[in-house]
Amino acid sequence: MTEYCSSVWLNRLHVGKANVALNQTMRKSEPPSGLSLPKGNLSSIKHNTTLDTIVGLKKKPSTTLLSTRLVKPNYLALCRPTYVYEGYTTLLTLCKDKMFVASYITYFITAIVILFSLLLIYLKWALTYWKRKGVPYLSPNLPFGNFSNPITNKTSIGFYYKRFYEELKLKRKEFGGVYSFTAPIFVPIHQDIVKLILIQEFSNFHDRGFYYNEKDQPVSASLLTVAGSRWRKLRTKLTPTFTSAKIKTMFHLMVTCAKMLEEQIEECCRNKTPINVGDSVRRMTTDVIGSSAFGIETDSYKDTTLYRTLENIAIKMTNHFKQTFCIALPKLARFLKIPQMPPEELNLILELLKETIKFRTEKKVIRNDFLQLLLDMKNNGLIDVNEVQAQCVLFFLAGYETTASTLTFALYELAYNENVQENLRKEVLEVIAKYDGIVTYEAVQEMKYLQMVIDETLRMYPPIATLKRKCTKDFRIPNTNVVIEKNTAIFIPMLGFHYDAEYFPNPDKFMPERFAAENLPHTYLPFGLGPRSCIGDRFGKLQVKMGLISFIRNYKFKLNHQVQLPLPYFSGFAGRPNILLDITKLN
Ligand code: HEM
Repeated sequence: MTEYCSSVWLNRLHVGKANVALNQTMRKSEPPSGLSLPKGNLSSIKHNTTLDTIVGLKKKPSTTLLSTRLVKPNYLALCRPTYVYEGYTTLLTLCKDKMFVASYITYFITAIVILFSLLLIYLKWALTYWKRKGVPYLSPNLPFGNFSNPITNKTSIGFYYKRFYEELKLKRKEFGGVYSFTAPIFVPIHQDIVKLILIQEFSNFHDRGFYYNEKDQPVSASLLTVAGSRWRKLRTKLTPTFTSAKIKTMFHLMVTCAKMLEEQIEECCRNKTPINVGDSVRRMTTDVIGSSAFGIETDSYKDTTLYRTLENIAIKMTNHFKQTFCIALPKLARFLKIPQMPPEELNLILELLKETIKFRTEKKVIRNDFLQLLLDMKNNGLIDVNEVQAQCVLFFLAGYETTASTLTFALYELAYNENVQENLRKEVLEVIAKYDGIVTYEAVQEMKYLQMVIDETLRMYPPIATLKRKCTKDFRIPNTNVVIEKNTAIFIPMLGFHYDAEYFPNPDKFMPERFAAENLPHTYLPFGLGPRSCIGDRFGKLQVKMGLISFIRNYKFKLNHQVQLPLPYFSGFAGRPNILLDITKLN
């Protein structure tokens, strides 16, 4: 009994009203042997007297919290009358609750400390992956690995990999390892290893490891994102829609869109206002996509509905943190139902497509565009209506920002390098003159310098500045003991290669002449390489050419004084510098 009652907690219990009841009880009942009651009138016991004092128990010095719980039955034995029981029960319950909470807080804090320490040990161990594999690596930091905080640091991914490339190349490495958080990423530095991954050993690296969420957003499972045999089948089905012959049949759509751009340039010229290049060319790109992939004729310089929708999707998809999170933890992202594209805007596009498809089917309308090629495939049982929609959305996803960005940076370089602008204009006017002043498909193919200007723009400003692959089968790098393990992410540092003076002397200078040779080097990767390279490269380049011709054939342009130099360049969706051009009409 003494032992049970001697808890520190119990000792601090204040009797309060209950001491009166105890007073009566004690008189009626004999204390159990070994207990001595305090002498004198028990009613004289003051309020706030501790329980120990009342019952005259001795405190035992070493007590535990747990012992307090056992107090209740013993006291019950002592204080049989119910009113005493109730009084003490309240006190004891109070005591128990406090103790319960306190003990839990202690357990909780201890558990957190232990878990945190274990997590830290695990994370540090995870960051030794490349060391354990014998792969040269760049030292990472917790928690972001070799990257900075994606919320506060907006450095584009292409620039990170350019830096990794330069650091590893300086150490004379052919490949190296970095980390995104704790996920290891393999970075090839030597062009032979790039070729191995993208071409020769493609079967081990056919996946990109892009995030998509098919369950909640079926159209996100597209040619860009799916892998394996599913990708192979889709690619085989879609390849015929991107041949030169098919693109030629869509050329007239581009001519119409280029005319609308020219009207916009003319208006700026008339009003003597600078033209906002990024905005203008994105409107043109919207019209091309609307016309060829969604099957509708739009003029985004007058009606901005489609333009705003596509812009909203593009901007929302640039969320740096979301991208990093979804790529690093795709399973969790899917579990959290994070969509690949903003659902509201996507639904607008899907509704638009449904209406167009319904209209064409019901009215038996046939139009020379990409949508028609897909509808023909659907009518031949090759794809279903959902796949038709998915490919139209893909056209926008892969072709909108890439084309607009290329056109924007090409115009910037032409404005900055007046001699290049002059050379290009000379070629364009000469070739058009040969074709009776008409910009035909054949005329555009003849413009070699135009092609070189685009090649050089894509070297310096590739819209997609890293190529991504995921290893799908363990692969040993020839002549080494290094095995790239299944599921390892691979990032090919395109920008690193494009700015390497070994491959492109004087890399910071815009020199279209460097692409005069017919064959492009393997270190030039703006459209990727191998079976998974860009399927829409011809279409994209043709569109950029048409945009440039619209500017160059009738107008001279230079950078407006408001343009801040050096130009901030971020690759990918973030590559949106504010470029204003002053336009003058040619005589
Ligand atoms: C100048 C414009 C363009 C550039 C620079 C560009 C660049 C790229 C790059 C770098 C890739 C990844 C290649 C790889 O991983 O090896 C890619 C893939 C792709 N691009 Fe383009 N692209 C452009 C325009 C277009 C257009 C207009 C379309 C129209 C549909 C398009 C459709 C695609 C598709 C579907 C893929 C995925 C191919 C696959 O995984 O099989 N691209 N593009």
